[in-house]
Amino acid sequence: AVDDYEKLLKYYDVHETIGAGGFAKVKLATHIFTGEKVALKIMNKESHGDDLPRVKTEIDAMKNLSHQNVCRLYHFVIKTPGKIFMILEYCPGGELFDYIIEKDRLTEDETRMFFRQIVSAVAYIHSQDYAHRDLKPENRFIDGDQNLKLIDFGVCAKPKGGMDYHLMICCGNPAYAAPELIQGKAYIGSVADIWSTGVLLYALMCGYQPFDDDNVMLMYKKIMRGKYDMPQMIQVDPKRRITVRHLLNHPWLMQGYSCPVEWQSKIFYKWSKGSTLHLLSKWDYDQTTATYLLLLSKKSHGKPVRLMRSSAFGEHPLNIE
Ligand SMILES: Cn1cc(Br)cc1C(=O)Nc1[nH]nc2c1CN(C(=O)N[C@H](CN1CCCC1)c1ccccc1)C21CC1
Repeated sequence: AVDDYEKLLKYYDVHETIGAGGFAKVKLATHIFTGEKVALKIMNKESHGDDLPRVKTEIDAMKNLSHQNVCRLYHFVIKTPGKIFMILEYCPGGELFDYIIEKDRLTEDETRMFFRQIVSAVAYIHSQDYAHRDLKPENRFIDGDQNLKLIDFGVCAKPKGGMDYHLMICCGNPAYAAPELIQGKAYIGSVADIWSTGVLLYALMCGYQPFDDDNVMLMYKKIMRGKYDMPQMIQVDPKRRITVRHLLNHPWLMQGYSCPVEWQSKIFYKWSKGSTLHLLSKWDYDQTTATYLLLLSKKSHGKPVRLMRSSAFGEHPLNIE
């Protein structure tokens, strides 16, 4: 494990821990060649044990997803016996949850600005045949330009039979889980994602969750009761629940905006999206991929596209054509 960590340190300067979860932690790091800040997610394989498929799910999903509101994977190393390292996009704005708590509640306009980005990310991952299945405020981070980034694809599903395929595994946070999911019924991942997104909107607007109770069974009763004036998103009957397509141009989301929610990826718009995205999933997400994607990110933020040749006397930008 040490030698791979050593190898990683050749490319990244690792700084303080910015997040600690069950079997993983996230550290702030700097990509030496580009000088860009990144998030280093370190997962312990031993304690992960049966959860290894979850890591594989997360890495496979993130290799195929490239969108302005989805956290970017730059590089991953699985080879080490004990640890798995993922280099991900750094979001300096922190968790959306913390942002809401600190502001107590958001204005309707601010909620709409964030919610359009949330719907954009959900519409995009569904268009790629992925269902996230654990949508909640803790999984949204704010980047340097007030853009929301969706993270944690560890329990997402890309059903072989396509998006209409019924799933069975019950996962995610109960407070955001759709009725059909907590009833243990066969459910459609994307439809359940819409429910969670509706609960998220409620939390954004009201500053608290619609179905909260320390006693989970009471919370389930509230979820099943379905007595609230919320429109079509937290609709108990999955067949009558609004689809993400109809959300894109919903009147409330259009208020103050002239256009429906743009959900296509803007990351590689200049090239033919198909070939690039196809290419992306073929890359081996090593140091070369990380350097390329981080230079692309620098360019898209209008920063000079330079490699830092770090030498004994500090960093000297290498101008590359
Ligand atoms: C906390 N914080 C404060 C500021 Br300012 C920036 C951050 C921050 O963590 N930014 C950040 N940038 N990129 C990332 C993060 C956090 N982050 C994460 O992946 N964070 C998740 C947060 N999960 C949500 C529910 C349970 C844990 C995480 C997963 C495992 C262990 C620790 C943290 C990534 C890598 C994608």
